[in-house]
Amino acid sequence: MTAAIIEKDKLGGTCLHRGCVPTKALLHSAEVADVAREGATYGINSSVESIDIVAVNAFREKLVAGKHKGLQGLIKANGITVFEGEGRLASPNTVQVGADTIVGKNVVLASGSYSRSLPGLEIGGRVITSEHALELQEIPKKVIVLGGGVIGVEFASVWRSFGAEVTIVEGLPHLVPNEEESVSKQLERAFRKRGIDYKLGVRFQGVTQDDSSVTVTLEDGTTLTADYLLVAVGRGPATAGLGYEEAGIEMDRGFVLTTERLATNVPGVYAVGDIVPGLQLAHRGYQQGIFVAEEIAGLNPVVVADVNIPKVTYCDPEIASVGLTEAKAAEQYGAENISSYEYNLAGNAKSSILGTAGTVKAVRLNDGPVLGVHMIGARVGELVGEAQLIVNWEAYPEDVAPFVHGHPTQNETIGEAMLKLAGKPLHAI
Ligand SMILES: NC(=O)c1ccc[n+]([C@@H]2O[C@H](COP(=O)([O-])OP(=O)(O)OC[C@H]3O[C@@H](n4cnc5c(N)ncnc54)[C@H](O)[C@@H]3O)[C@@H](O)[C@H]2O)c1
Repeated sequence: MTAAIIEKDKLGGTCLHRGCVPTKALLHSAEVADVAREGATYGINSSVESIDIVAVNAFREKLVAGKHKGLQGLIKANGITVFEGEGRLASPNTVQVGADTIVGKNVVLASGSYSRSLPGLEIGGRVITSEHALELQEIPKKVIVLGGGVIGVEFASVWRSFGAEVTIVEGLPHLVPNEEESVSKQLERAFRKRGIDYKLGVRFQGVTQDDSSVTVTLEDGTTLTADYLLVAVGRGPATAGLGYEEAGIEMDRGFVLTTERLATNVPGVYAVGDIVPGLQLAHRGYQQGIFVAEEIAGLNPVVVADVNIPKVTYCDPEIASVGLTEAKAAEQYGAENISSYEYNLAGNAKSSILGTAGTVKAVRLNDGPVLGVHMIGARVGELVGEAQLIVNWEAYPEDVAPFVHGHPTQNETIGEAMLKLAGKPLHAI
């Protein structure tokens, strides 16, 4: 097929330029600071003299620039035409970009998302979003993070590693409230230990700011003062003013409604990524892109449900999960029909070497497949690959239990959970 991309900013979008990639670079700088600080534990005489935020930013920018160059090269080498400018859907099969009118047999809407705020909470000055937070030329001494979701805990983690005093305000009773409850509780304990403060179950009421500080009032009457307020209360679909409604596309609060096969109600028009209700994750967007390309090519691809898409939150300690939480599994199948096992990383040699606490919890349907895996601890994001194969292949613990895991690796913890759920506990009672 012949393909064209219309892009008003830079190829790679939020993930490459303002999201996943630069924030993970920042988190890696934070990890290096922590490793230097904890050197003595491993017999290394090291300490953190200072954090050079200019150099931290330079590392991140260079990394992003390299990936951007690679991506541009791939697009070119694969014969994809790029139109620079803001596209507008002029009719179901026509996109207008400045003076260019591009006609396609199919159009795929992939306009992404933006950091949203709350009514009455204006972004500007010392009230910032994740995009501004990435670009800060200083390390705040004190910062308030509004929202204890993914972005909130990742930035809280970075700033704490860089020496800031951090307070997270989360309206729901737990940090990362969409994760397994035991994972949220462990994160709260770990953050408390790291000196990250948080206020749970309390909502934001108002904010004032001057040249040097910002003061936040919460609904319980608490006031907090800091150098910056990071607003991390979710992302909204970037669909306004792009002609979607005018072209007759069915929308709901700015999101584009699609079938399970990502088709909109307008024939030939598909939507992928953050503008489609559900998980707002880059890798979900990639998978949806592949799906739609195959669908248009008539290859009848298999739908991947959101629940089977892995999630990784790169705070310290890291969180990774795929599939149903125990509560969701009980709701869906009845509590009496499911079993779970939580293996403590304290029993794993590699976890002890890495100096991490945490758990790997697996949930199964009795006499049935593994429904979910939920992990917290250093580098558990690297374990979610195996977990997602188990869940997506609907493997039974009995199928996985005989497979051998390299030793000593943290992967063994997944093996331990499978052995236990298969009724053959190894390093467990
Ligand atoms: N590592 C990753 O995969 C990654 C990293 C960054 C962002 N993202 C994605 O980007 C999207 C946006 O991230 P996010 O962290 O902004 O959203 P989120 O939905 O993960 O978290 C927002 C949090 O703000 C809380 N909140 C909302 N209104 C509030 C109020 N008035 N007072 C107090 N708390 C309030 C919510 O309860 C929620 O916990 C998410 O879908 C996330 O998955 C993913």
